[in-house]
Amino acid sequence: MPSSVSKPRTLYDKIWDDHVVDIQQDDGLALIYIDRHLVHEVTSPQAFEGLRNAGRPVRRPDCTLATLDHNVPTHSRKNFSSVQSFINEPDSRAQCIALEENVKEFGLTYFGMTDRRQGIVHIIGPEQGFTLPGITCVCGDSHTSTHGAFGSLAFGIGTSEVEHVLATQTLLQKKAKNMRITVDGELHEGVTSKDVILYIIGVIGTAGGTGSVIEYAGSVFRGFSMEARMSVCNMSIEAGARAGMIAPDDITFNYLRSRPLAPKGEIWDRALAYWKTLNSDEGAHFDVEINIRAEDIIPTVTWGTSPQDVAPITGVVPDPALITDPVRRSSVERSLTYMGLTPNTRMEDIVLDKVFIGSCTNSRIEDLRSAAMIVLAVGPEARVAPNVDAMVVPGSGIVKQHAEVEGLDVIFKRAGFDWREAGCSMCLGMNPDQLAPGERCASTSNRNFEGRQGAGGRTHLVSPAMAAAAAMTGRLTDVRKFLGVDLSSSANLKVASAFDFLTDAVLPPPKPEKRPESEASPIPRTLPPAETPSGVAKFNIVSGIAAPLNIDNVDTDMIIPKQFLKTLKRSGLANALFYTLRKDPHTGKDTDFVLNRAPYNQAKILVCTGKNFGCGSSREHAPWSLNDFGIRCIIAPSFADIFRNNTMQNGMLPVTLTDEECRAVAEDAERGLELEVDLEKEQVRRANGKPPISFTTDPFRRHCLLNGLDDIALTLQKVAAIEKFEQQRSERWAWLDGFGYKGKKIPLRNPGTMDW
Ligand SMILES: CC(C)[C@H](C(=O)O)[C@@H](O)C(=O)O
Ligand code: SF4
Repeated sequence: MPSSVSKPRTLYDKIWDDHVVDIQQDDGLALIYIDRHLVHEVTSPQAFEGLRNAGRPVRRPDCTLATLDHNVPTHSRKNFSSVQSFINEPDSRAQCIALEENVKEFGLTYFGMTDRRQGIVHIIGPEQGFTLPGITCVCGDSHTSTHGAFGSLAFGIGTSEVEHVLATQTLLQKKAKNMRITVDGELHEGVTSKDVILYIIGVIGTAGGTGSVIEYAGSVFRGFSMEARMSVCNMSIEAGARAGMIAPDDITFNYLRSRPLAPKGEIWDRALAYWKTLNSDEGAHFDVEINIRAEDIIPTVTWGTSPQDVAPITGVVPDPALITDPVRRSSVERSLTYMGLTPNTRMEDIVLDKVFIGSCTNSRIEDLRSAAMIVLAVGPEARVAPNVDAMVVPGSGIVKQHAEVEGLDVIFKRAGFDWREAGCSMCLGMNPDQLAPGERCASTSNRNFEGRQGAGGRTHLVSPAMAAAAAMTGRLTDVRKFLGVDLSSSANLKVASAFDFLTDAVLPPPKPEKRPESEASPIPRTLPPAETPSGVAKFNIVSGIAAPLNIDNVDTDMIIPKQFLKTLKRSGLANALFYTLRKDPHTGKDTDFVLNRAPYNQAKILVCTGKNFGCGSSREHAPWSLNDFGIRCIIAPSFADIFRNNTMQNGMLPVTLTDEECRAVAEDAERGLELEVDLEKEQVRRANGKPPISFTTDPFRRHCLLNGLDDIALTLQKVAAIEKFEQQRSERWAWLDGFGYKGKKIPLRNPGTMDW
């Protein structure tokens, strides 16, 4: 528990201080308590397997909530009888069934496919009031940053850390830097939260937030609804940040009041009093400050294959010939080739094949309303352009039901949109909703990486209103053309309150403030011995061939595409590594990508001269596939935070060198010279008597890697401190104990059918 701290603190500092269970090391590595853990089918099977193998229970089932989202097909569930028969694709089916079995075995609350609360993890947490201000919230998913909109510290983790949280309800974390992005002024009409965050990423770049927690401040965010704030915080990960957050205020409290899992009665009042202290103090120190004028932002779209590749809708596709930095120029050239775009083409002249409205960024009720408004504004008889297939995928069963009561589904369907069931859908295409090679899509999702929505598919990120405008015209379109139409008298538009859908039938029965001992959540009291054998490989010296790579922002979708995430194992992924770069999409044969060529097909080290290696998704499958290929060490000028963590969890070493050093080492690699990386001495040794290059690593992590120590076993040695923290937490923050998460199912409206 924190001692009274007098110096001004940021919102992040306050939440951090309130969650430190134990300071592990002098270097600031701390064991922090995790209040809320969201679980989905893709990143959890190996974690549950790990628990099972070690005989460990889930420490806090009452603080854990699971659902299916990535793999679920989004066609009608009218004929649904079981996951087994509903999901055709065998690997997707296996992953969903694995989660169903795991939640049963470990006693977790679960929103399955017959539960209308099912949906994308980042939609359902806030919707149910599972997400609260001041909490720490994690999920094996990079867009966990979404939940920071409530003034919480929410971030994505890899599968090893999922296992760590399931087993211990804590995580080992180093405090990040404080960064504040302030947007003040008045937004122009037609500019939405999505345009604001795309614009911000355009300004700071996809590595701009690396190592930081961003607090969004200023009049623009204060004026945003919770839905709009969530869209902003959601994409903090695309800005490279560990997390994004917005201080809670009346808009937050009004959103939460009466949500099924939010505190009630006297506990609500106590929670509220605490939540009101959650803001950055006057004079608090921010390591980085960015100020943006709201008036500078106009509807924004992406043209390339990184979320930082943005342009105003009134702009043109950039011309690489005008770029002086060679790495940047080659990455723009590469993007334009992939995207099939010619420099200087007007953004509004880009013709589309598909429009996708959905994803954890933009599939909430407000997003659907804003898209439907544009459809209506185009004209009552207007239809989706003939060259376009458009689909709307609500973020949860509850969003879907809400939208249907408001008649939004009718607006969409009448105009020719496909109206679907909840899930991640074409954001990532782990289910059947995918782009065909060469297809171009305006998408309200968050990532435009190569192959993200389907191999060879081309993605332009846009707001929901811009997506609707694009669907109606068949090309990227400035939505402001359709503004100013008076829709107030439209009989089709009625606004219902979200609370109509979170009725008493959903609410758990009121609980006493302190549960009798017999009812307490099943926190295991017998824990395995701390000397449980470690499964982590030791890292000491690695020497051998190093493969050079000259790409900026190597994202984890590029390292391992989504079709390989459907595994229940951590191994067998060597062939999946850089799959789209290594295999010709037409012939299926090996390309001349560096890892296909001798001697680099034997590489033990990867040297990347581009920055921000491993950005994007939290998939631990990325280091697993590198490891399986034989690569134990990656050298780069900078790494994305989650990827760096994930490598070390697997006995691998990320080494950060300067740009110049990376280029020098890459030149050695290009000449086929071997390298030696020595963790003990913290040196990269080069052939031909060239002087070694020194690097630094976090002392604790270095110690663990050198000795092959398992984080979970180490943390379980701190069980007394964890128990003490939990006791104080129950007294001070009674609402965090998660009473009411015991899996009370919502009665279906028509229990005989599954069509919600
Ligand atoms: C599957 C999961 C690991 C991944 C993520 O972390 O983001 C996914 O949600 C994505 O959007 O790519
Ligand atoms: S980014 Fe897409 S795939 Fe990832 S959680 Fe959000 S909706 Fe799902």
